This record gives sequence, C-alpha cells and structure tokens, in this order.
Amino acid sequence: MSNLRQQFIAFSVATGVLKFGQFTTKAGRQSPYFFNAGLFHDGATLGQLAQFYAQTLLDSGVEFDMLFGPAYKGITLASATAVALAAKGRDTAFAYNRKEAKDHGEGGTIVGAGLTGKVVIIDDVISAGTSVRESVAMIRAAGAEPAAVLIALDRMERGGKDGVLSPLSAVQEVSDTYGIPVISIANLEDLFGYLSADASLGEHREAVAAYRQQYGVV
Ligand SMILES: O=P(O)(O)OC[C@H]1O[C@H](OP(=O)(O)OP(=O)(O)O)[C@H](O)[C@@H]1O
Ligand SMILES: O=C(O)c1cc(=O)[nH]c(=O)[nH]1
Repeated sequence: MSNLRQQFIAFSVATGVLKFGQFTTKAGRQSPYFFNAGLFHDGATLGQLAQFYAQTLLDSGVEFDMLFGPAYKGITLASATAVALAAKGRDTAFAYNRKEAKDHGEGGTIVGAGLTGKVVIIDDVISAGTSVRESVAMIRAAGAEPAAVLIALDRMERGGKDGVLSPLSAVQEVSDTYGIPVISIANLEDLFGYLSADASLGEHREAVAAYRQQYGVV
C-alpha cells in the first residue's frame, strides 16, 4: 500500500467520511463500512481531498486535457481537483452537467469549459456504473474522448444479485465496457490494511473480511 493510499484511508476515517458499522448500500447489501463523500464539507477538508485526487491523477500517468464532474457530488470534486492541479502547476479546464436542462439564459446541461480532447471523469464511488455511463455519453456527444475515471474509493465488490453475482466488479465492468482505466485514490485492499494495522479495530476487520469473502472480487 503506497503512502498516499494509507494517508487517504486515515484522512477519510478522521473526517467521518469512512465509517464502520452496519450500512445498506445502493444495491441493498448490508455493508460493514460506508464511504460518505458528502461529509467532505468544509473548505480545508475539500482542499485536502482535492490534493489526493490531483496527486493520484498525476501519479497515474494518464494523459488528459480536462476534467468532468457528474452532478451533483462530482461538481465540487472536479472543481476542487482543478484548483489543486493548478496549484501543482498543471492548470486544467473543467466542466460538469446539470441534472435538469436549463431552458433560459445560456441553456443546456453542460456548464464550464467546452468538452474537448481527453476528458477525465471525476466522481466519489461507482456503484452500478450509471453515472459513468451518462458521463461517457455526454462527453462523446460533444465530440470529446473519455480518457479515464477517477474515483475516491474502489469497493472492489462484485456486481449482480446474491446467487447470481457477476465475476467482475462495477469498476472492472466500467473499465472493460469503455476501454478506459478506472483510477482510485484507495480501495478495499487499502481499507483492509488500515484495519489490520490497529488491533483495536479487530472487530471491524473481521466484519470486512466476511463481507469481502461474500462479495469481493477475486
Ligand atoms: O455508479 P452509480 O450507480 O451511478 O452510483 C454512483 C453514483 O451515485 C452517487 O451519486 P448520485 O447519482 O446519488 O447523485 P448525487 O451526486 O447527486 O448524490 C455517487 O456520487 C455517484 O455519482
Ligand atoms: O454502494 C453504495 O451505495 C455506496 C457505498 C459507499 O461506500 N459509498 C457510497 O456513497 N455509496
């Protein structure tokens, strides 16, 4: 586990974004942990989060021209990451969509820079891949090219329903379907490493291990 990945898990726990306990996911699974990116909700924390996104993107070596953040959470993520990239000497344009088209003024659904060149989609998590599918469609419709997806946490769990689980995770399916990399700041492996490093978290470690056994990709 790289230092940045470890730091990100610790940061997410410290800010209350990553919690351990009992949670229901979008797919209806009972998860022993949950990552609520909506709780990165003050200026200092958002600034730190953006540093993680920006550094992970630069470290990935992916070639990109601009960022796209799907509404709503992706809007702040793409904007803040553009600020962090500029501070690192890589000024980068960004755009995002409206969930409902505006029928007055400038109109339309895309706000910000015109979609052009190689576009990185920035979001918090991928569950079923709906947000990425819609983003890819908007980027292609504008004549631009999706270059990668950048997310905060890859849960590394198989899609589908109990009894008929897909062999692939939603992240792997997105990557295969669109032929682009999905880069995550951290993943379930890193989260598990964090739990394993602290004996007082043994109970959560066991719960996460059992969940991973049931739903994790191999
Ligand atoms: O892979 P998916 O099944 O699309 O799930 C992931 C998406 O769901 C959440 O956003 P949501 O659509 O709830 O919108 P929000 O950003 O307005 O909360 C999340 O922020 C991702 O964008
Ligand atoms: O699968 C989900 O619904 C989900 C899991 C998670 O950890 N965080 C999140 O925002 N959604």
